[in-house]
Amino acid sequence: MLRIAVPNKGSLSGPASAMLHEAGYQQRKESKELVLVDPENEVEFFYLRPRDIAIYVSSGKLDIGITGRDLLIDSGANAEEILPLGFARSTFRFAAKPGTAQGIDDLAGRTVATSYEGIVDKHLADSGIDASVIHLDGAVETAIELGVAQVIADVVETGTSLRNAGLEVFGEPIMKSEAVVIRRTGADIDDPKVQQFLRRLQGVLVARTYVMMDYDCRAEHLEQAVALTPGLESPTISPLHNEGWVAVRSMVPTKDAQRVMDDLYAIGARAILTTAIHACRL
Ligand SMILES: Nc1ncnc2c1ncn2[C@@H]1O[C@H](COP(=O)(O)OP(=O)(O)OP(=O)(O)O)[C@@H](O)[C@H]1O
Ligand SMILES: O=P(O)(O)OC[C@H]1O[C@H](OP(=O)(O)OP(=O)(O)O)[C@H](O)[C@@H]1O
Ligand SMILES: [Mg+2]
Repeated sequence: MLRIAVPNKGSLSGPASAMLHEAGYQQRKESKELVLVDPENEVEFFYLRPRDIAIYVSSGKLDIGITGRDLLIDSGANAEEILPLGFARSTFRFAAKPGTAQGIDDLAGRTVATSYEGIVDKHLADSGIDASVIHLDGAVETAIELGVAQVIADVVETGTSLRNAGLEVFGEPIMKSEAVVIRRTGADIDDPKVQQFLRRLQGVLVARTYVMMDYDCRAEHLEQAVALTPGLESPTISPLHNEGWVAVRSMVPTKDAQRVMDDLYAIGARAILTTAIHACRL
């Protein structure tokens, strides 16, 4: 059985379980369940704190985990990213009261509050800055108001939490993060069970990113049309009963679909349809 760590709480938990469910795996029915065996797919899911997942995977007791890139790096664990998953996207930034800091050099001699000491310590060391770092478990935005630190380093998505606390970001982003699949560094990625798991998740990613587009066009416009819808490998072209017309089928990035439909219409294509892809193996 493949043993997989899944976040049990927080921003990563819901989307991770939703993706696994979309990939055909059973998922727990209630948030108190800590382990779930999916015998049909020969997988065992362990619902763990997001912060602990890299540690478990690096120990080799679990084969694979889903966590945040920032949490992986912060942990310093002997684990590595093998597939980015496109959700729980965030940046990791310094923030302070407006006008109190412009760049990393302003941190010298100051105190930085964070839940991600590993990332901050390394970033300060790499930048040659001597600052104190204080660890807080969460809600670090409040640390400045309460005088525990002059600067915070935290996850920023919409920026709402910072605005609400009267803070603003400064300096370059320390890192960009998203949910990722991890394994122990150097672990066997050729294991067929691991490969099958990754293919399933890749299938979900593709299904989320592309739509299937079908349309009819005159044979003389085919090259122009195909240039607009090159697909992943090559579009499927079928003859129509009407002489001089062909039907085209191709995958198109969802974000481009409306523009591509307009452009196809403009060159004379008709009966342009898009349909959702529910699953795929490329
Ligand atoms: N508002 C957000 N939007 C997107 N991703 C986020 C957001 N907050 C956190 N994340 C991402 O989720 C992961 C951390 O999740 P979360 O903050 O829920 O866990 P935690 O802080 O370790 O746990 P907890 O806060 O429950 O103690 C990180 O990868 C982080 O980048
Ligand atoms: O830019 P925003 O969209 O406001 O998102 C960022 C906030 O989300 C996370 O907090 P979380 O909800 O995990 O609480 P925590 O601080 O207790 O970890 C993070 O620590 C920020 O506070
Ligand atoms: Mg949090």
